[in-house]
Amino acid sequence: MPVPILLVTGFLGAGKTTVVNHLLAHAEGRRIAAVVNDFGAINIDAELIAGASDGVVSLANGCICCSLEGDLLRTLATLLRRDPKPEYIVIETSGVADPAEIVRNLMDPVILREAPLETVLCVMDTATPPAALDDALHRSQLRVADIVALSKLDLADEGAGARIREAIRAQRVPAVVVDAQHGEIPSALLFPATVDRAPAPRKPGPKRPAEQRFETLSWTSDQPLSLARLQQAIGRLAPKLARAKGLLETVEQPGRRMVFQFAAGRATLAPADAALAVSDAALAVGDAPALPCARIVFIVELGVLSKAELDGIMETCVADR
Ligand SMILES: Nc1nc2c(ncn2[C@@H]2O[C@H](COP(=O)(O)OP(=O)(O)OP(=O)(O)O)[C@@H](O)[C@H]2O)c(=O)[nH]1
Repeated sequence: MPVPILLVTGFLGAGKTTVVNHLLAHAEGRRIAAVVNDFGAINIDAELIAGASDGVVSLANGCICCSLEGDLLRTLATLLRRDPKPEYIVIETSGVADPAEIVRNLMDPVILREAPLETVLCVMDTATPPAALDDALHRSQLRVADIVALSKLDLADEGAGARIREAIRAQRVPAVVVDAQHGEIPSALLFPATVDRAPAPRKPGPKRPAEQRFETLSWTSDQPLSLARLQQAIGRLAPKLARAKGLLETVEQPGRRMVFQFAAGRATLAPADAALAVSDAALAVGDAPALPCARIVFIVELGVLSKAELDGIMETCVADR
């Protein structure tokens, strides 16, 4: 029986992990395996998907559309040899990935026969300015999509939904556009009810050289951070950041793990939920090294921020320095 693949694409911070988490939390008995690709050395996304029903495979420190394509195919082959086999596979790409390259890799004849690419979902922040869709990466992510899910409607102004739908229509992509409040998309849209036929192979579009446009910088601390100083530091860094995310403890609430997110100019800090606490406990057993108090990944356009500048600003958040 072929195992259908759902490929989740979308720009940095659009809401892909939120969609994948929602899907896994509402799996309703389906065995879903998730493959998560984070571009940085620390794979925060895999940790944020702690509640996966059939395990999460993390591919970090590279991009599955260029340097890790072999790893993706090997990972899929391993998943397909699992007993019991997953019934569905979700692949979450990093926000900098060109999905056309991943679609091309998934057209590998063996993978296509055993795990055909069924659906490509592009998650898009409703507040994305229409002009941003002219960007090559946005265009490529839209062009391969069967479904575009508009995220963060609750944060967008009143006309934003209509504006972005019009801009997507202007790109003349055949995708269905749906709203996805906090990652909620009916799973019937994403996975077929029966898996008795393989979808047709896809044409991934013209091959273009992978554009090196973003880099990730990681910062860790073995001390908790001062919340007020973190706010100041992020305020200083914000103009240079495309995306940041991480896990940290604050001096104000010692021992409480928080998830830090920065996307589309907006920073949030929320308590890490119970699922994360479980994954931490699992990580803490055996020979695993103790995790630092703060682990944050910053994604920036190439050359706009040096590691030394980042370290200098972030070190000010450590209370006793
Ligand atoms: N208010 C609100 N926030 C959302 C919604 N969807 C996602 N977010 C928030 O947006 C931020 C980024 O969401 P993620 O799901 O991590 O985005 P992503 O596309 O996986 O990010 P990358 O993998 O880094 O590209 C997080 O703080 C989410 O909680 C939504 O519908 N409403």
